[in-house]
Amino acid sequence: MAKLNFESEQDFFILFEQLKALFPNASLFLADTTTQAIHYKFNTDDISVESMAALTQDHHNQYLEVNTPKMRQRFIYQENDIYIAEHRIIGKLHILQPVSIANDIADQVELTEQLQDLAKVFNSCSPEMARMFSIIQRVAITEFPVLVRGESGSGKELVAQAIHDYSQRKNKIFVAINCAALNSNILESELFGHVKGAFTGAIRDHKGVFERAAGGTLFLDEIAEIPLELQAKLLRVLETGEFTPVGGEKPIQANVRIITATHKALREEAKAGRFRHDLLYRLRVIPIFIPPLRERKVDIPLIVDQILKESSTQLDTMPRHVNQKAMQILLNYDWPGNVRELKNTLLYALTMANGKDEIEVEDLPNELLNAEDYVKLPETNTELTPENVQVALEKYNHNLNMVANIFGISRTTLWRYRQKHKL
Ligand SMILES: Nc1ncnc2c1ncn2[C@@H]1O[C@H](COP(=O)(O)OP(=O)(O)OP(=O)(O)O)[C@@H](O)[C@H]1O
Repeated sequence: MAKLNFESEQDFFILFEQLKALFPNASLFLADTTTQAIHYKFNTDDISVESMAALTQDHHNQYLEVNTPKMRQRFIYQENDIYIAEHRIIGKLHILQPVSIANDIADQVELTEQLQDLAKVFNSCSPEMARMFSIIQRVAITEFPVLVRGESGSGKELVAQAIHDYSQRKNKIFVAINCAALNSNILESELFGHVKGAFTGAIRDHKGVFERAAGGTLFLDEIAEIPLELQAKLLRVLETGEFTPVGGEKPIQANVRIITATHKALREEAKAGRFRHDLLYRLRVIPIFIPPLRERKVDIPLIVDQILKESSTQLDTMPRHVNQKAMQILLNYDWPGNVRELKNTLLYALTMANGKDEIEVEDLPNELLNAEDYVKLPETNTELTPENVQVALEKYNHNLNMVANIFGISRTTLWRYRQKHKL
């Protein structure tokens, strides 16, 4: 988990408030590593000091069971190293998300090793993703066609690879092809292969992905982009279990597990006549939806940590951490390009911050700093009343900079005001 450095206790408080808004059902607390004192806490009434102490031992970003006379509860557990320079506090911020809060998830999610592994692969602690992992786990062992839907860069290929890795075909090949990247003729050859002389330039036999992936998994990305005439051919393969290379005569037995993906709503595409209904029903036996990154912002620190770890092995001089202010911007941003955009942003920031200890705000690309969400401040000088402050806190997701601006006061004044009125 990312180590977070704060200049002042108040800066830590800002992040703590944001986390409270992001994890309203979770228990959060900051435990001092030296004294074991608990500095900040939220929703911790049911957790005893003993179980808190137990938690500080060796659990890292995984599921955790707390069994005490007072409570019996499963959590998705996450910890962050914290350093607050002002009072030299070194501690760990613990986040425990009760799994049974979302009853449907608790029913579905069996806390098996596999699910924990998936949470690691996807650097995730969010309940939205836990639901998806449970589907991946159950569907992997079947041979059903899976249709993965998610915005661009949200990890569709990663999901397809995970399904393959947990399937009985895991020791065989995984072949991915992007249907949007190729024109119709080339795509047909790439899918089904061609024989020598099938068309001008076909100087030798060429094996398509259906043949190359034999025994394994075939991932067809951007399936909505496949032209209608090829959709008919693909449907035939699914119906007959056979395909014929372009220009060939002898059909070949297909032995692949098919996973498809798209960022489009295929039903809408089918309604608009751009995608065959019969093919849709064949491919969409099990639909899997990947939540966009902006709907699971709690995963951002974990993904950041993973990307920084991967990159630090490339160059020793690269920072290993993101400072608190920069992390706040990463948490505020909406990530239209999802994890891919986050990855590119960090690679940019790592380059800009090369030689420094940590990534700072100035190392982030302009799009993030100029993002409307962050700089667009609402009208100032609203009357300062506890009710108005409460409304503003909720409206602006506990972004204290934003709320302080609305009332034309400093963050420190806002902090004192909230303490005084218990907001
Ligand atoms: N949860 C995650 N943790 C770490 N890296 C991730 C995660 N999800 C995706 N990535 C990385 O983000 C990048 C984009 O992921 P991927 O190619 O799977 O997305 P996609 O949805 O298939 O994209 P496209 O819509 O362009 O096909 C890859 O480099 C992938 O490794």
